[in-house]
Amino acid sequence: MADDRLIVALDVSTMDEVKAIVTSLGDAVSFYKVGMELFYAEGEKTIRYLQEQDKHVFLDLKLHDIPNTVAHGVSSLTYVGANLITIHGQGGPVMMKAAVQAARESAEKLGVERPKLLAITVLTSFDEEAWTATGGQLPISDQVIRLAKLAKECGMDGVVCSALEAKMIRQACGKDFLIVTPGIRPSFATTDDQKRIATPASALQDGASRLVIGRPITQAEEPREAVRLIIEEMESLSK
Ligand SMILES: O=c1ccn([C@@H]2O[C@H](COP(=O)(O)O)[C@@H](O)[C@H]2O)c(=O)[nH]1
Repeated sequence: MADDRLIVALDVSTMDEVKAIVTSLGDAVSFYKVGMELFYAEGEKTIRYLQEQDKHVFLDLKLHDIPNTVAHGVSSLTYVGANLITIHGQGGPVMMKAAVQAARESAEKLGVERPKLLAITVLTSFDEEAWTATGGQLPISDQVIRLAKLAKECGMDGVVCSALEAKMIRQACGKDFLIVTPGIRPSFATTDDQKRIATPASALQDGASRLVIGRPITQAEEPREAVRLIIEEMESLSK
């Protein structure tokens, strides 16, 4: 029933809300994203709860600091047991390599599976105008591909980017590189702060490995029906 290429973003702040969403989506969803709103409010117990429900966990805290601090942060998060963790690619090669080494060493020490590390490239809420306003010198797509190649060289498992950049990253970084794409907007969704958006079908067609979708599901009148429509669109491609 579930398609584990779909990750539902739990952008809520209480365990009660988490339980209501996870219960209502039931076996239709097997992968959830915990971000800063939920993790800062409820901490580790969110991950434990999802694991008890046999769900995979994408812990999207977007670490961005000096290499030593990020490496220690990654070690602590390895203990928490998420399947995917994000750090900012803008943190640079020394920071990304330190994160990869920290994840490997802590997982070995704990005897657990190493979490996969994803580099955030350029947030999907950026368009060219906002990007230039922050001092971005290259067009967004050039910056994204540059960070994706750098992330790969540093031993990162993949990137988070817009689906609009998925095709060129798949070509440049190969079939095993994880491409996780938020900013997915099915045809029934309304517009919001996401700028570089794509539909579920086009994201997969262009090579995305997993799609992160929050509000179009969690704020839908009927979240389970929204998931059904999204999975139908995703799976129509393989038929
Ligand atoms: O570039 C990025 C990186 C992360 N996100 C996260 O994905 C979800 C998207 O939720 P929607 O409600 O579907 O917009 C959200 O948790 C973001 O923190 C992103 O959107 N873009």
